[in-house]
Amino acid sequence: MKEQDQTKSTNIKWHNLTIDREKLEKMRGHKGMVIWFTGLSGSGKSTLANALNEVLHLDGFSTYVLDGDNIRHGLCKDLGFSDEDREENIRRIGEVANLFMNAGIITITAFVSPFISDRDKVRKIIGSQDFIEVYCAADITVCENRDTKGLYKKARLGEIKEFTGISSPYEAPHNPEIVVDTGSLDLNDSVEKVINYLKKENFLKKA
Ligand SMILES: Nc1ncnc2c1ncn2[C@@H]1O[C@H](COP(=O)(O)OS(=O)(=O)O)[C@@H](OP(=O)(O)O)[C@H]1O
Ligand SMILES: Nc1ncnc2c1ncn2[C@@H]1O[C@H](COP(=O)(O)OP(=O)(O)O)[C@@H](O)[C@H]1O
Repeated sequence: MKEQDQTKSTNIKWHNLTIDREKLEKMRGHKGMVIWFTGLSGSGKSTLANALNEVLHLDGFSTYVLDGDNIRHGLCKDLGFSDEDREENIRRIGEVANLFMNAGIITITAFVSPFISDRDKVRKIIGSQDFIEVYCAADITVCENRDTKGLYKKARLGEIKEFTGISSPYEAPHNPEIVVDTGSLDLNDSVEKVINYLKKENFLKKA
């Protein structure tokens, strides 16, 4: 299936655009990048992504959030939660995030993205220098106690199959750029931790 897909692109030629990433970043006054949140369902990815987005937006940065539940309503509505479908989901998001970054946008993503190999593939697409992996490190007990959408309860009852952390694996990152202990830190401190990293590493330098 994969090989066939690759063969389909053989007669396609890349077009270089005159309004390129460099020009778009100059217009926006800052670098494009991808801030990739990963973690269990309920670990705080969406909440933190949204709060970070607000702070950066109010500070004049061009930002956009790609969020798991939303993307699965459209671009990835044909995909389920088997390992293969999750791999394809993350591959598509990685490509979309790359396009947003090339438009000079600070692209914030919030996907469970449970597999190290899939996240590493996205890191390759984006380029390690522009890819900031943020591990929302709330453990399963905290997430299950929160159960914000009632999904853990359903998963325990066997009503949802292949649920991350219960009946499908989650592989925590070995060496993420940022670990946020979203199980014990409050939201403001979590946002601050991410912002401090971005500032320290010069990602938020305005041109
Ligand atoms: N089986 C199973 N496992 C995990 N999550 C499930 C499942 N079924 C539905 N949901 C809901 O879908 C959201 C996860 O979608 P993602 O696209 O982020 O998943 S993945 O990255 O492809 O693994 C996830 O969103 P978050 O709770 O925000 O993480 C859930 O609300
Ligand atoms: N430090 C924190 N960062 C993010 N969310 C937090 C934090 N502390 C508590 N929460 C709460 O945890 C829940 C996380 O839900 P959500 O953001 O939907 O997680 P996810 O997107 O990973 O499924 C929210 O109810 C949020 O208010």
